[in-house]
Amino acid sequence: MLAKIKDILSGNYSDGEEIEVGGWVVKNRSSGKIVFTTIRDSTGEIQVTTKKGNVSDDDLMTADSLSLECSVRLKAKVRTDARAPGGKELVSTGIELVGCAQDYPIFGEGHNPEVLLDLRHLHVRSKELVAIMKVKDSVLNAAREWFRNNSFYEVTPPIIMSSSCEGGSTLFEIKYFDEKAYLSQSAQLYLESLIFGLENVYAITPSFRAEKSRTTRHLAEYWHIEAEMAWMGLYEMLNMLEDLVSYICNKTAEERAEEIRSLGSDPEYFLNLKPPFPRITYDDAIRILHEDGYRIQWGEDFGTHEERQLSMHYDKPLFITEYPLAVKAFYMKDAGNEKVLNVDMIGPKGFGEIIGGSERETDLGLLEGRLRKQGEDPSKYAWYLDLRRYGSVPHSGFGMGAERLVRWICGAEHIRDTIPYPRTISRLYP
Ligand SMILES: NC(=O)C[C@H]([NH3+])C(=O)NS(=O)(=O)OC[C@H]1O[C@@H](n2cnc3c(N)ncnc32)[C@H](O)[C@@H]1O
Ligand SMILES: [Mg+2]
Repeated sequence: MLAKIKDILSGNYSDGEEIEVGGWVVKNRSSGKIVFTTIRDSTGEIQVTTKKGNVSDDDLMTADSLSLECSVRLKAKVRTDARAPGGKELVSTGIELVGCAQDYPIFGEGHNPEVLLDLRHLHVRSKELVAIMKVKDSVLNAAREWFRNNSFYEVTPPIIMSSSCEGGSTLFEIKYFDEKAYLSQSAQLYLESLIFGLENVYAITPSFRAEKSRTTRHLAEYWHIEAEMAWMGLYEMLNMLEDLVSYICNKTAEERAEEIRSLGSDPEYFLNLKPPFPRITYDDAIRILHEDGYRIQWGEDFGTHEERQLSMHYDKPLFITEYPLAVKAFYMKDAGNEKVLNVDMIGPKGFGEIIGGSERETDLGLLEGRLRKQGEDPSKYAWYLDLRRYGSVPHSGFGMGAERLVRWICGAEHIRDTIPYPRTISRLYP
């Protein structure tokens, strides 16, 4: 059984104890009779010293020949040494080159981002992307934990759709046998159908948006944490969202403080994030933007700049509610005064929209009218409209972009670094 580097650094092995470790070479420096190698595994890095006399001449030659990203398996004795990174080093007693890595193409700093994206299949093993993926692992686990602790059922809605949920402009069309179909923009409409049996449901699925915009927060394929709750109104959902987001942030910061700090973000902030979050209406937001010198007209949706400006007024995620009906999706409940009962949750410091949600329109006539007004054919939504015909109940739901949340927690510049293989308008390979 291979010892993990984190366990060695944590003192789980006593000095002089011989262990076996597998890992990859981070750096190698040789002076002929002694070789200093830093290796990593998925849990950390440690220095290995290979000395003439401690190992066979062949093994000393092997150690001397190691280069970046060679995979090795070694026997070694643990040694406490305050000068070694992490306070421990391994004194090698035998070393095997498992996989060479001749001329590994990613070395040093300052690589062109597009080159790193072309080499994404190798770059995913980098310290930065590994740290972000560990944070994402904790985010997804914490989300599932919260849902399970709060009596939600995880469900598996379809990804192949016969109609849009978020408008036709961002649909990916696919050939489905002899028919036209689309990749899911959101599982919402199917989650709504599932609340009549399970009441509270959630799904974590890939959503697809044919976004033509090149921004730091849009992907063409992203992971979508969505939930739907029977009997719940919008403002009760805000209370629930505060609890969910705080839980995810607290648990992730607890588990991944080291990774979050290594990325330049502040784990303490996320460890201490607690409700309540600030809440303003769309009308309040327009007023704030006008006071800040923005000339946005009532009725316009908020873009990146407006969201950034609004978020600068708060140090917690900001709920903005009751947007104009005309700029929002057909399924959002009419609030009167040309507004809908929706919410966007905006991350602080310009991280933008992280959650979109609403109470759902349950009036059949209104819903059909909204579909028509948005150029949709209600007959393609006949199944969805049946949900309003048979035992309808007030209900609300939301969608949270997992990558948007991870980008905020990690302080990542570009959303593409929060997913192993980003898909955007200009990136399909590898
Ligand atoms: N169940 C629901 O009520 C969800 C609803 N049907 C929906 O899809 N809303 S949303 O379009 O605002 O998208 C929801 C979230 O999905 C994220 N999102 C939305 N679009 C993207 C893109 N292109 N890339 C990355 N993340 C994206 C972002 O965090 C949004 O707040
Ligand atoms: Mg949205």
